[in-house]
Amino acid sequence: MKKTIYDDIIQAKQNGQKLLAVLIDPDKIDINHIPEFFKKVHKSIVTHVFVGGSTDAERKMENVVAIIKQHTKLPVLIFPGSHEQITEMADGILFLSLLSGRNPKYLIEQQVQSVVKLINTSLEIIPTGYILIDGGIETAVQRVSETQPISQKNHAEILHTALAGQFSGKKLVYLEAGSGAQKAIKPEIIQEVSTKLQIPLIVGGGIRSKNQLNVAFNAGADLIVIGTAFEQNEAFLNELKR
Ligand SMILES: CC(C)=CCC/C(C)=C/CC/C(C)=C/CC/C(C)=C/COP(=O)(O)OP(=O)(O)O
Ligand SMILES: O=P(O)(O)OC[C@@H](O)CO
Ligand SMILES: [Mg+2]
Repeated sequence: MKKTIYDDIIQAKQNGQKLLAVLIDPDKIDINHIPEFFKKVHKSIVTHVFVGGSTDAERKMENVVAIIKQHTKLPVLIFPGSHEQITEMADGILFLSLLSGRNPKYLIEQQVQSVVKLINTSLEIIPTGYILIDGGIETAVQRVSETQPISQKNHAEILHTALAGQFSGKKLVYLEAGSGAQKAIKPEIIQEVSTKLQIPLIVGGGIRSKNQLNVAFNAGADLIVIGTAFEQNEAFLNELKR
């Protein structure tokens, strides 16, 4: 049977190999710049491409994914802010459920609405428990989903939410401080969750330096997501050379 993107994530975890995703926001990327950008990506330690936004105001998602696919062999996963962002041009989708919130729209309604599209695609669907944690500023996810993040002080709530995700059958847990967060997720939280969780742990939000990246990896993150830092300073990719 063909190896899946998820199989590779599991294997990397078993081998202690750390993974890094670049997040491309369709609202912000300049399509003409994609070829140059990916030349830099390919010289770096980036292993995955996530595409998605809390909004896709100009409905650029499908076009952006199609162009990215022409310029990279890295796995491209949709990181959807809504079911409207689903396109079969990608390789797979993080099938998110916003477990930190209590808004049924983001717990199950968006997922139901996405089925018409998903049923006719060969996208690899990866059930993902998505947990929004306070990153110091009000984030787009908070606004769009009309939910509150969990405080970084509330370790038990974070851990229990992550484990409830695993027990419900999620294949990944994503601890999210929010795009452009002032405070990234504390290493103590990453450590506590990663030691008790059996499935791979994704961490993102507010990671802007090589040092922060290493701190999060050493604390137990299996895959880290960086968006804003690359948007604001592409030279950061050069610091992350393979
Ligand atoms: C279709 C399926 C299965 C799920 C989509 C619906 C769900 C549950 C979404 C989770 C909540 C949400 C709104 C997530 C957004 C995730 C995302 C792409 C964040 C990146 O945010 P940016 O667009 O970079 O934020 P800025 O606008 O601040 O740049
Ligand atoms: O943009 P940044 O702060 O890197 O966050 C990445 C991702 O976790 C946001 O959904
Ligand atoms: Mg963004």
